[in-house]
Amino acid sequence: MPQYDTTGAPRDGAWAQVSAAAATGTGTYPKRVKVVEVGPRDGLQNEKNVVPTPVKISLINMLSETGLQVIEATSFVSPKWVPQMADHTEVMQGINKVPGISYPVLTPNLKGFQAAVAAGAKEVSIFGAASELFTKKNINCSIEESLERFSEVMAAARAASIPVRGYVSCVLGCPYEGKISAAKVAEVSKKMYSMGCYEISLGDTIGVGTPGSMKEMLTMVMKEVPVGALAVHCHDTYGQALANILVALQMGVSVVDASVAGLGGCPYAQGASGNVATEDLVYMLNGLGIHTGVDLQKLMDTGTFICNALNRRTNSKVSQASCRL
Ligand SMILES: CC(C)(COP(=O)([O-])OP(=O)([O-])OC[C@H]1O[C@@H](n2cnc3c(N)ncnc32)[C@H](O)[C@@H]1OP(=O)([O-])[O-])[C@@H](O)C(=O)NCCC(=O)NCCSC(=O)C[C@@](C)(O)CC(=O)[O-]
Repeated sequence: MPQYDTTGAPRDGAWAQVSAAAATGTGTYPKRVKVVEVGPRDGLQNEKNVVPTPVKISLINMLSETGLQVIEATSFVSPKWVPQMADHTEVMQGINKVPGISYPVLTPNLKGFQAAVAAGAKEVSIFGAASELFTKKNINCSIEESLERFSEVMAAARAASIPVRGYVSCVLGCPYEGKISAAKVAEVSKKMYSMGCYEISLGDTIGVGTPGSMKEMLTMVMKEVPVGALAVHCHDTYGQALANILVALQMGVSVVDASVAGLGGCPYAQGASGNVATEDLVYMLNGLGIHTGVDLQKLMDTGTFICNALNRRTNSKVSQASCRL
């Protein structure tokens, strides 16, 4: 008989053991993990065909029923750069904003911030990188210039009492520069945290990291930013995302980004596949006895909805397996 059921929860004795370790807070893993769903933004931004706005709105509304606390909704970037996100205002105004759920949006500069606030955003994210070349390709400036732009956004956000999350991309490798030093990641992370970002999400943009490089990078970053303010954002290009996330959890990280059905990629990192599938992440966390508050079945149903709408097979192994069982 298999030891695990289809929710990922260990049975009987195994459950008691794992949850006791997690519940005391003295075990290897955090007691709770906040899952940040990035599917509607990161998952869809790279789609070739324009996804109809009502589909995006339905996706977010379904995600809002799963127990997720944070759903990244869209981005207020230039429509010339990312046409797929051009309907940001309609999306923000069309979704049911459920009390207690945060719907952050990406804002690369003051123009984006102002448009986001006008559309009703109550939380934003700025996005930088630890690679000069990626920064140039993605937001058309140097790292130093990006930090100047971000400080304008931070000042406006502070005045409007809007919390700001910060992304640092290419933390384990860059599509243009190759290996990125952990010291550089720590330096950029520290600057964005010092600016006032409440959380720094460390992005393995092209999914090249391994548990070894994740550990090395986090060790360095944790010298500059408290672990309680760190999140990991792992693309699964090389199939390493869950292993890398496990290492991050063991090091005390308790916020993990994920994309329903494993959708996504970055338009300025060719070949990068989607984020870790939220279904697979929740299954693993269930198995560890770590609380997320997310209903796996509702999540899988949402994955089925968006995959049908995109005429695509899910990248979630858990969803694939549960269809076969
Ligand atoms: C940052 C810019 C705008 C600079 O782009 P630029 O061309 O240098 O900007 P500019 O200031 O020279 O302005 C050029 C035009 O864009 C307009 N513009 C200027 N700003 C905005 C704005 N906010 N919204 C709408 N329009 C804007 C501006 O008004 C002007 O319009 P025009 O006069 O030509 O008609 C551009 O490079 C851009 O939009 N980049 C976004 C790229 C992007 O979204 N990439 C994907 C997200 S990052 C990611 O995926 C990584 C992450 C976060 O997921 C984590 C990970 O995986 O590592």
